[in-house]
Amino acid sequence: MVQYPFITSAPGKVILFGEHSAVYNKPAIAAALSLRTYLLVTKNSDPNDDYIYLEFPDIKLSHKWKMSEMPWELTTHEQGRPPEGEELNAELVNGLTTMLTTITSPLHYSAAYCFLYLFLSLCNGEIESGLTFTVRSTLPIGAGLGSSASISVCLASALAYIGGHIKNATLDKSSKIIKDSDECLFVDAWSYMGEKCIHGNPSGIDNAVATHGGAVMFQRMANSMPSVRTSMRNLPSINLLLTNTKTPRRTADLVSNVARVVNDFPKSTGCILESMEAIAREAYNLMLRPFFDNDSKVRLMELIRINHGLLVALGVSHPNLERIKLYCDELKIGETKLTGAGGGGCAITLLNENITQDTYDELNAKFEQHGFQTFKTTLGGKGVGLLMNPSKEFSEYLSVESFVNFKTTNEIETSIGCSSVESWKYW
Ligand SMILES: Nc1ncnc2c1ncn2[C@@H]1O[C@H](COP(=O)(O)OP(=O)(O)OP(=O)(O)O)[C@@H](O)[C@H]1O
Ligand SMILES: C[C@@](O)(CCO)CC(=O)[O-]
Ligand SMILES: [Mg+2]
Repeated sequence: MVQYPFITSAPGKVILFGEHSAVYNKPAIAAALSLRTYLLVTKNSDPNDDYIYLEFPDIKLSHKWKMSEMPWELTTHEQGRPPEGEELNAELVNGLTTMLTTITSPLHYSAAYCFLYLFLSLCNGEIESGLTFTVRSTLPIGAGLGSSASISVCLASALAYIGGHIKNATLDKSSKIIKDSDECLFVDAWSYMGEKCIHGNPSGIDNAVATHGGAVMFQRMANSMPSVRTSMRNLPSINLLLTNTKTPRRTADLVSNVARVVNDFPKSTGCILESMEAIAREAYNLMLRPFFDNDSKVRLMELIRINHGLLVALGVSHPNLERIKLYCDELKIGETKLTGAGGGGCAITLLNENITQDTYDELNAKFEQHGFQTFKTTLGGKGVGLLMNPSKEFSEYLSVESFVNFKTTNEIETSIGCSSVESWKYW
């Protein structure tokens, strides 16, 4: 019996090498961020309430559907893990269109579609109605830091839990071990389906990192073979500056633009994708060297520069991303590349040693002129987690109202006690 309320949480990610080429079955390297998404699931006390509710205030979406009007007949409800590479269930996709007709903004549509697809796939008509799903995130949305994957993982884990497909999470932070649990593999596979709803043709790297946490080398395989995910432990402590252009874009659009270029220029772009593969492999070897010395760092910086150039060639940069790169180059701050799908969103800069405070101030002044925002975050955080029965101190904040009304991202985390290690459990 599921006890309400509960919260699931999953991290964003930063791709260090291999975005876009990952979609073409090339290896890529990514790490979980300390910025996270939180999904609160509450149940209202009215037993006759026939609705389920979505409250996604970060994107200003508030919606409800009647449970009794959902196309339950389109799902089998003996759903295990979907086989690798499986496409979305075409009948369900079609059946959901009528439930989404009143949602016209693409931002809202993809989030609601992801929710409904996972809800109907993982729960059945017998589950309690009157549930509200409220999402808040400390991640910038549509900025290349995996916000879509983190909501997909939050939804897949919560719905798999409600649907009885995964059991209660039990491991605490220190005992979360290296081996993948069945629960995590289940959540990884279904959040991939959620990512498909949001952006069509994901490689699976973002949801893999959001589920398992840490840092990985990831490669999707051809012909529906399972993707390969190698955990990278003992990452060298590299000093990254993360800058958000705040230029909005959708991963779905960028991935489909690259698909067009790859289709129109197969030979020329084939070489670009192969170079990206070589870069990811060389970076992997450098980062896992037992002694990551200055020479290794210099080589890694060059790989960052080359990788960015190749992404520019695929057409996924943006004048604002180039501005960040230009300022960092002029001030000799370090090497910069876009991260995630590009077209706006964020850039990462691997910083040189010994940069003076004056130089940082100068850089920040330039960034401010354009409204760019820099982030301090750590790499390699925890994957998907569950918070139930929080201590009294925090439980008063587990209501839809307080979740919706949190003003700052800091307020979200301090109010629900997410830094209180004992409260969170991991699968
Ligand atoms: N906090 C949130 N609340 C509701 N929906 C969200 C939230 N965060 C992300 N989304 C959904 O994810 C979509 C953004 O996903 P998109 O893949 O375009 O960007 P991203 O995941 O932030 O960047 P990238 O894929 O490059 O890492 C939004 O349009 C919305 O549908
Ligand atoms: C652009 C892309 O490579 C990364 C988006 O974070 C798409 C994907 O791998 O799913
Ligand atoms: Mg995304």
